[in-house]
Amino acid sequence: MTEATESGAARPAPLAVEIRGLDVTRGGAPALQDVSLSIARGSITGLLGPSGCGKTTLMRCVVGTQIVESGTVTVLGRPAGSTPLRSRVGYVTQEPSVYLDISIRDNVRYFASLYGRGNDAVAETIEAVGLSTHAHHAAGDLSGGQLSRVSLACALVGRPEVLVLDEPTVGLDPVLRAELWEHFASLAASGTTLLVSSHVMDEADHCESLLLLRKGRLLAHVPPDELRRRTGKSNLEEAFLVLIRDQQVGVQP
Ligand SMILES: Nc1ncnc2c1ncn2[C@@H]1O[C@H](COP(=O)(O)OP(=O)(O)OP(=O)(O)O)[C@@H](O)[C@H]1O
Repeated sequence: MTEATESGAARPAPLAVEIRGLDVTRGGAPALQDVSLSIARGSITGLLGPSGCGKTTLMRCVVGTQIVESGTVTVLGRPAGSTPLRSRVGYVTQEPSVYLDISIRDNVRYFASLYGRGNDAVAETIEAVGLSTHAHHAAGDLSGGQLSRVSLACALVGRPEVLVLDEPTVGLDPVLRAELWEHFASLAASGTTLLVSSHVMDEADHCESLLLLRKGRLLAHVPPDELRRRTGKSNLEEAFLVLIRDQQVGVQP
């Protein structure tokens, strides 16, 4: 969707994601309840909360693969999951989805071809996920952490405008994690919007803002420093616990 400027020219909507009054039921129980939030373009937003709190469900709503009970989910000005968004929104699930019988390079090449990207993009992306020296290895011979990175590369190579990542750094060593976060920061600086879930708080400082979920409800949408200020805790894990205790109501940053 576009909005008209004073001169009448169209310009892109400034929000990457806008969610209003979202309710989702899974397995007969509420998985998300009355969630409303907005995410600016070119930002990194962390999605945090205990196991089962609804992080993956919220990401599925943004990607458009989740049946929604009520509410609206708008991505880049269009209803989540609509056809024009397919090449503009990338999603990396917790389960790596790659072809095990072909090489890393061929996996990434395949996805690059779907998005009209060339060999330069393939090589750059494999480099970005730290797998250049393994590029010719069959995906089936890789470790779990390496496989996750191939999956990530397959999503990155399409250069989506919105990138939704479900726990992308699980099982990675600290050096690789730091490198990946640097890469995410450079993607955000070039205008990509990232929504990244984690159930560990030590990665939250890489994010400009945090969505803190608990039992399907959004407890807060705040920058890390605001969370510290609000709770009086410098450690983000402790700050989240204070927030849970106080059950403060979510406020937009
Ligand atoms: N396939 C499913 N069928 C039924 N209920 C489901 C299904 N997947 C998730 N749920 C339920 O939906 C709720 C939210 O789950 P979700 O996977 O979104 O949590 P999460 O925060 O991503 O958890 P984790 O950190 O463990 O991945 C949970 O109560 C879960 O039991």
